[in-house]
Amino acid sequence: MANPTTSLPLYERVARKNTIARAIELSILSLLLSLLAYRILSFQDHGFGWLLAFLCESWFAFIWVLTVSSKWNQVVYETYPQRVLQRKLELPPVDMFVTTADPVLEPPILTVNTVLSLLALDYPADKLACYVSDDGGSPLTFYSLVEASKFAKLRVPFCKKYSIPVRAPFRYFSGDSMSSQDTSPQFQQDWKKMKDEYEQLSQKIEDAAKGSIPCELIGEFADFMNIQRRNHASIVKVIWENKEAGDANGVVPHLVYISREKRPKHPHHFKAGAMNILTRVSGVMTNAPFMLNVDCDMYVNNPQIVLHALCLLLGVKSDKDCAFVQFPQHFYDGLKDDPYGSQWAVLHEYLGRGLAGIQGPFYGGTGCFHRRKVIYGLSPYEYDEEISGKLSDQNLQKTFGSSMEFTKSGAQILSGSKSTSSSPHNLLRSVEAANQVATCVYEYGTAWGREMGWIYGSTTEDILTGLTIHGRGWKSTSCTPTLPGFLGCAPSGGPATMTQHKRWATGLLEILVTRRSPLILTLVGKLQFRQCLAYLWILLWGLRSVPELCYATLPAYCIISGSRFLPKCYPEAPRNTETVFGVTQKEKSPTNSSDDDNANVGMVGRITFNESPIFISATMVLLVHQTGLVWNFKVQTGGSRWACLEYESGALALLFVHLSRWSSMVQGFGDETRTHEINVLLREGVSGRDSNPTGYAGLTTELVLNMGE
Ligand SMILES: O=c1ccn([C@@H]2O[C@H](COP(=O)(O)OP(=O)(O)O[C@H]3O[C@H](CO)[C@@H](O)[C@H](O)[C@H]3O)[C@@H](O)[C@H]2O)c(=O)[nH]1
Ligand SMILES: [Mn+2]
Repeated sequence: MANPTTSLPLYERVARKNTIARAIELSILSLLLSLLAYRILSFQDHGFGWLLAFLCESWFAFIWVLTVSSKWNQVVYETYPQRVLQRKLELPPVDMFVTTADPVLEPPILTVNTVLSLLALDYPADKLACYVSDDGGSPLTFYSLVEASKFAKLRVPFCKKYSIPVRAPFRYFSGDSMSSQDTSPQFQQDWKKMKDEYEQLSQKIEDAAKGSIPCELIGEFADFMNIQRRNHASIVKVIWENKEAGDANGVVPHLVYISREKRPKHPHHFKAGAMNILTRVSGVMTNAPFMLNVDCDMYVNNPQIVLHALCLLLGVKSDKDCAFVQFPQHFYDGLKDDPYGSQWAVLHEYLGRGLAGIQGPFYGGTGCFHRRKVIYGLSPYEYDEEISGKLSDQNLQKTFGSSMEFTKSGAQILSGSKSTSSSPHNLLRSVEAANQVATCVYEYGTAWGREMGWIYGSTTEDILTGLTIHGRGWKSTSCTPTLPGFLGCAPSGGPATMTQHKRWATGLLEILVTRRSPLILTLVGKLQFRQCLAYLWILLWGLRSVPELCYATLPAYCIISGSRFLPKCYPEAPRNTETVFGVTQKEKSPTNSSDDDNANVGMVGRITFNESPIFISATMVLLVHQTGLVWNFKVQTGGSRWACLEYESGALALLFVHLSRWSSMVQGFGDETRTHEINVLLREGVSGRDSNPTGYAGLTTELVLNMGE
């Protein structure tokens, strides 16, 4: 009789009820459409402002259609990791990749923590191998990893023995980790030792960064002598090779360092290039059928992630339903209220689940498990004969490149056969082959970056690679365990956010105009129509700024030109209060006492910015608005609109504050290294009806700006 626990499903696909959300979304859509219809019907009475408003609103309606379609079917996957273990199947090996590019912008201690969290996963250590790609070619990064591997031999057994919940030491020791766990004297002693050891490790890395350690570029470091970051031969170092089979507590997975060859005349394709080298080097060394990749700043937060991912990768009826498993990107230490929107909370909550209900989530570049055969360009509809056609030596060399070791490992993956060489592997023996596949000429004349691996041609290689996979007809799944799988670090200032957004905006646009545009892949490939709409939603993200900027300038334009772009909803000058929205008297009027004042002042947020031209457009809109307000003020003070005056004089004061601040800022224009800060305080007060003859504005809002450097 079958064991009932082994026949339980590894995951469940749960559709979420969203009837109310759908009703609201459709009502918004119908309001947008009726606004457009109204504009068309009343065109002849209006001028340019009306036309511009119509164009912008048509765009907004189009984007809304994309949004509604993308969110329509909400799905989540529940995964049951314990059932994978109950099935007692032979667990598959997993290769884990970490990319780092710059030892200054990405301090090695971060990379070290990410690597340590990977080495200590709840998964048989002899099935794991960790590969770090260093595009900085930095001896400091290499040194840090060598030291980290020594520390890992203490850390990994400690984590497994006590089932430590947080496996990245910097997070573990920053919290109240001792008291929340075991209270036994043995644990406390081990904990203290571990903390000491971690502090020593951090200290060593810090000293090395200052150049004060004996890191003389001899022995293992000799390869780093006289190298230039953008001009050096490939360096592949097996930092730690695990020779033990099984998952005894002391076993630590392999750790390999790779700095690919870089030459000034050869394009290196940024992260996509690095990922392809990681794929090949791991191919000649351990050749696992599944690959996990993370950015250097994304540590593992849930030690069971591999089991969670396997629930989907092994649990689906057919491989084509799950080309990759994407964990959503969550971040640690985010700013309060997320002023730059870099936590993507809404995106995960709605769009992520919606995508899961179509062809699957986008590939997000980090926190993702791929099937190696999908990365090798296989399509889900290929028959065995077609695959065996691909396996001829000639074809393999044309696509995989000239390394014999690598084409052999590639053929193994394509044909789905198990590795013939019994583990443990001999990594050192593969170093030569690894160096060969890490050169910059290796890819010439092959399918890398086009049909295979991470796809070149966009700085958002993640979306492009995922799109190519979906375009072949594969589906993907998202994995959202209650304890988030990974936590990363999001930019915490305006300038860094802008750099990131600029890269995304251009990268996404690049995809739209290539031959891999979603429209083309829907017509000639196997991209589903609604998945195509979802891709358009994200690829058009940067372009949205144009209509949004236009729309934001419209009110000021209309004031200055004496026209209007919104239907009138109140009489020209209020003659009686009947048709006016009467604001209800608030409970309590502010008094002059300072206590009460404080009660009404709330910190709205802190915004940081610098003199980069990227901030000009928004600043311009602000200034145009204020000019418009002053204009209006001038025109209207002739009349008797006292209620408006109250508001406008506030705005005028604001304008002066701004002008003086901006002008002092502009003096240092071009100096992008200075970061300024605005503290926006919102002070709300209530103006009594007596002083407000029109009943026009019951609420005065005042912005207090504080700027400093
Ligand atoms: O030439 C390069 C450039 C970058 N990287 C690595 O790529 C990763 C992402 O770079 P980062 O500067 O942190 O970019 P983010 O905007 O934070 O990354 C998001 O956006 C990228 C696409 O633009 C995706 O690749 C990432 O996975 C996704 O987290 C980091 O590990 C880098 O070390 C390289 O390895 N080589
Ligand atoms: Mn990042």
